[in-house]
Amino acid sequence: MSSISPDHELLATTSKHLLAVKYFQIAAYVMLIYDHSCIFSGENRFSPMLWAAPLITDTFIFSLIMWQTRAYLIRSATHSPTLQVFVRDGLLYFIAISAANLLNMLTFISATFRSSAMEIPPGLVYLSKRLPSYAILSTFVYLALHWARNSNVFGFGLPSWVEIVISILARPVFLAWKSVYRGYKDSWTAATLGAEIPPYVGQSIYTTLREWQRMVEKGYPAEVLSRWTRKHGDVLLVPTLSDTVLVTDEPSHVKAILATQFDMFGKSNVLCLLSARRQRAQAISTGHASQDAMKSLLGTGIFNVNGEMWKSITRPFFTRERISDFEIYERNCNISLKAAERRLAEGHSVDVQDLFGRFTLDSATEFLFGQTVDSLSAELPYPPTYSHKNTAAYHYHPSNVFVKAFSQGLDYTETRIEDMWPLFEFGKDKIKPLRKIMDEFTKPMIEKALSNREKEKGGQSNGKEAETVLSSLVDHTQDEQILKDELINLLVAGRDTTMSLLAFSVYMLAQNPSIELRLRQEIYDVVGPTAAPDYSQIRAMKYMRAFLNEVLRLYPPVPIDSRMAFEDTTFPSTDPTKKPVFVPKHTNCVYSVLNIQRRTDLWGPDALVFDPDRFMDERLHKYLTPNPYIFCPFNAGPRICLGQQFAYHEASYYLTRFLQKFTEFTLDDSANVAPPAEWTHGEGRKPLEKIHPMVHLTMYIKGGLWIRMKEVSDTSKV
Ligand code: HEM
Repeated sequence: MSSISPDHELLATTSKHLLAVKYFQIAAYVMLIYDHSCIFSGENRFSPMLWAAPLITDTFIFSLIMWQTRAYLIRSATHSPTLQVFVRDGLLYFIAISAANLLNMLTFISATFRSSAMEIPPGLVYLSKRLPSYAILSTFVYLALHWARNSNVFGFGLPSWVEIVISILARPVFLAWKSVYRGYKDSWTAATLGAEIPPYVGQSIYTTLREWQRMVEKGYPAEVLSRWTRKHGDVLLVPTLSDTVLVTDEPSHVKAILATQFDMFGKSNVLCLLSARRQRAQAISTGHASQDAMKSLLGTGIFNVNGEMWKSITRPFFTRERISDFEIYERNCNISLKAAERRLAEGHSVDVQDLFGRFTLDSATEFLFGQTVDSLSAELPYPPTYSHKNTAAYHYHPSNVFVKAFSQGLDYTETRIEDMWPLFEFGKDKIKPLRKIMDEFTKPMIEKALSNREKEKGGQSNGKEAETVLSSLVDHTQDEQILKDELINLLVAGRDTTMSLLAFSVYMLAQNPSIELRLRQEIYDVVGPTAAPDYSQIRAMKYMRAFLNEVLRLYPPVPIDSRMAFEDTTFPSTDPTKKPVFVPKHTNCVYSVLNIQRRTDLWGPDALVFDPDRFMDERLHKYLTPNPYIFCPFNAGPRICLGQQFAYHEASYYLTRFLQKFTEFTLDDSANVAPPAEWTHGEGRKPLEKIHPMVHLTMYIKGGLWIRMKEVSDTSKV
């Protein structure tokens, strides 16, 4: 009979203790799940993975401990293992249990934050989502290696430290294998579809990220994309930290994305080009933008998600009758032109980009929400050298505070690298406070709309046609968060885009006085020198439309866009001797209308020259008519810009009134931000620029567009 060794006794006791600890822990889990299920109920959209993952992980570890303890007990009875081995392995268990409990703790802290309406630190959410997938795999691998050692499967045992290193590396190795496997799978699928995989950009991910970052900070809009396509052809693949992005400069691909294969593509994040995780595609496609880098700013508004719901609510407000009501423009035009007049009388130049932003903001809020935010009542800014003259009334006007917060939010969004941004903003999402400021701005509008609904309909939809987009929205939902998100998105759509169009229009006028004269001549001929234009007159001004199109061609307000492929698909090849281009499922496809609209092979050798006549003479029939997708400033297909006609009317109306009032536009070089010196030797339109065009969600002029101009004194002459 073999006597029980001290080791054996110790192991048996420890095993009992471990079991007791585990029962206690299981009980704690039951409470935790109950607790969380309360928190998750109601409005809460918390991921169940957050609590399920540590539970699963711990179950693994629990099994490991049980199994391992049993193995020790058996071995101790036969081979009497040393206490040293037990202590060493016990230490490993301790580490594993600590990791599991860390997850547990993260979960608990997250839930506590959630239940107390405090902001959950984004880094915590990120870790609680990512760590389980690391921990589960590592635990599994460790368990398998340990079992192999104890069962002597390979005839030799790996040292413990090797087992640990292999377990830690399990996830990165798995990801690398997955990427290789995906490459093979894509090649195979491409072959079965009779297609070929586009070339790769052929540079390190670090270089790609650095190039993109440099462009965002001080480069020319979309230049990185054109550099890549010039080097590798119209379509190429660009690996990023988390996935591979497809970049195309080919109109037939844009046509496929936006129209012919519309159902196969969905919204993706245009700004965060380099955060195109495949997994996120599903989340975005179902309308939940998840922990998307753009979500902090735009939420789940119409720009950020898929789904027809918001479109069906918004579309009825863009009928011909509604967008032909020019009363709103006339009122806001008068106020803005007077403000410019006063500032010019003081002897200063005017930042017309800012002025147009106020005009478009007030017009859009009146049109869309039935309430003006009166941003034109705030003072205009003084040029940078006279900024001390800007009063508190200027700095603290709610509309200025809103615009400043929004611009800063867009700047921050651009600096977010991949979907790892929560790690760099661990404790605090730096966009959230800005979004709060923006929400303060939209809050009174929402409250008013909700109270009107209560008053008029007693909280019920009375079947009467809603008068504004906002009243229609509150008929559909009273969820304040959704309403806030939609309002912010619509303000971006309504303000920034048309502001950009007007600002670049005046930038072009300042450099092309003959075009200014021709435009004014048309205005005088069709509308007269002082009258306000009506709908038919605006439609009759053909040169005005050609002028706006030419501005939209060279300076499209939305210069880069993207869509995510929901299925494996193909793009047609531009070379008939070549196979179609393979687009793997969940690939983010990025295209730049700015680059396409400046291509000399598509628009002729003078493509870089500003010349509105190209939309009126034989060049129109030669280039655009047979290939309409070479000009897509408003996108195309079922998700074409809803405000396209609204924007044409608004810009035509404003320019008519502006040119009736002012002339002799010159750039105030002392106030404008000059383009970088190296642009004089650059490519494309870089050497022609007198200002610095930049892009966040939309294109804008860095530092504003400071213009000197004179009032038209003799209206009998053009
Ligand atoms: C020059 C002015 C404008 C330009 C260049 C422009 C451009 C665009 C583009 C490119 C998109 C597609 C974005 C995407 O899906 O990725 C879009 C969408 C949209 N735009 Fe515009 N836009 C302009 C003015 C306006 C105005 C003034 C309004 C409203 C008053 C407006 C309302 C919308 C809406 C609601 C959508 C979303 C449509 C949808 O996703 O189904 N836009 N716009």
